[in-house]
Amino acid sequence: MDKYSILLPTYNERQNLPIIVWLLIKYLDQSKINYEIIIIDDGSPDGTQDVAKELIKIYGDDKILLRPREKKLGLGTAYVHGMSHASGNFIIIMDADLSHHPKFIPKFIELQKKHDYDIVSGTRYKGEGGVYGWDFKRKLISRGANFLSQFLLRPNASDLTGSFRLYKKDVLTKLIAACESKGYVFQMEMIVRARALKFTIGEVPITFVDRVYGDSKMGATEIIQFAKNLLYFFATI
Ligand SMILES: Nc1nc2c(ncn2[C@@H]2O[C@H](COP(=O)(O)OP(=O)(O)O[C@H]3O[C@H](CO)[C@@H](O)[C@H](O)[C@@H]3O)[C@@H](O)[C@H]2O)c(=O)[nH]1
Ligand SMILES: [Mg+2]
Repeated sequence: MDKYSILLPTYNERQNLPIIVWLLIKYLDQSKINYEIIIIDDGSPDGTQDVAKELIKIYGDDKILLRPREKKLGLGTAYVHGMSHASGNFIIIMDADLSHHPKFIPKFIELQKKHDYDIVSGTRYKGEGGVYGWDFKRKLISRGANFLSQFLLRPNASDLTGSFRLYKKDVLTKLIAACESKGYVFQMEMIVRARALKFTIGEVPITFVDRVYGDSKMGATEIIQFAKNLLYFFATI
């Protein structure tokens, strides 16, 4: 039977964690999906790990696993760390701040099964997909980053910087081995490497809703890193 390991990277998400976990359980149980939720917390000072421990007490350690690290080491490496503890043959990656709604997961799974895709990527930039709650500046950064990457790299996916995705585990293992970046730019590199390695990608339009609680961890450093990597991939892949 297929098993889906859901990786939830967290940094200061104490308010969002109980809600996202509750929603995941609700939608996945409803669809009779076999899953585990892996929380990868990077030593959040707000007590996210204490909340995770409470959730494990409530829902059980067969459903929720906490695989923490001592300090903030970046989003890309958090996925790698989480995956090393995953027992599923499929991996689902999503944000923990309620920007990614678990209701889309059954659609990802259905599409993957129908075409045996290696990857299913949520997209904000196709069909019914969209972004809600971002200010103009943030929309411009995301659109700009996507437009530039589409233009330079010609990937076979419409949302290069999004991070709501499903992977076959062996595919993700190969992609991780091929990827070099550590921060947010990891999302883009995965899709670029996927094309080079000839993995197939399906897309599900998603609505991305900006967080209500807490702050985004994306800063100028991440944006500069993205631009540098974009040019690097353009020149080398
Ligand atoms: N463990 C860990 N988790 C992290 C780290 N940095 C961020 N996270 C977690 O990663 C998720 C996304 O972080 P946000 O700070 O909420 O990102 P965002 O600004 O909303 O960015 C979103 O859009 C980007 C552009 O489309 C995406 O690249 C990004 O993945 C995310 O979907 C959240 O669950 C957050 O707690 C880190 O260093 N370590
Ligand atoms: Mg967010």
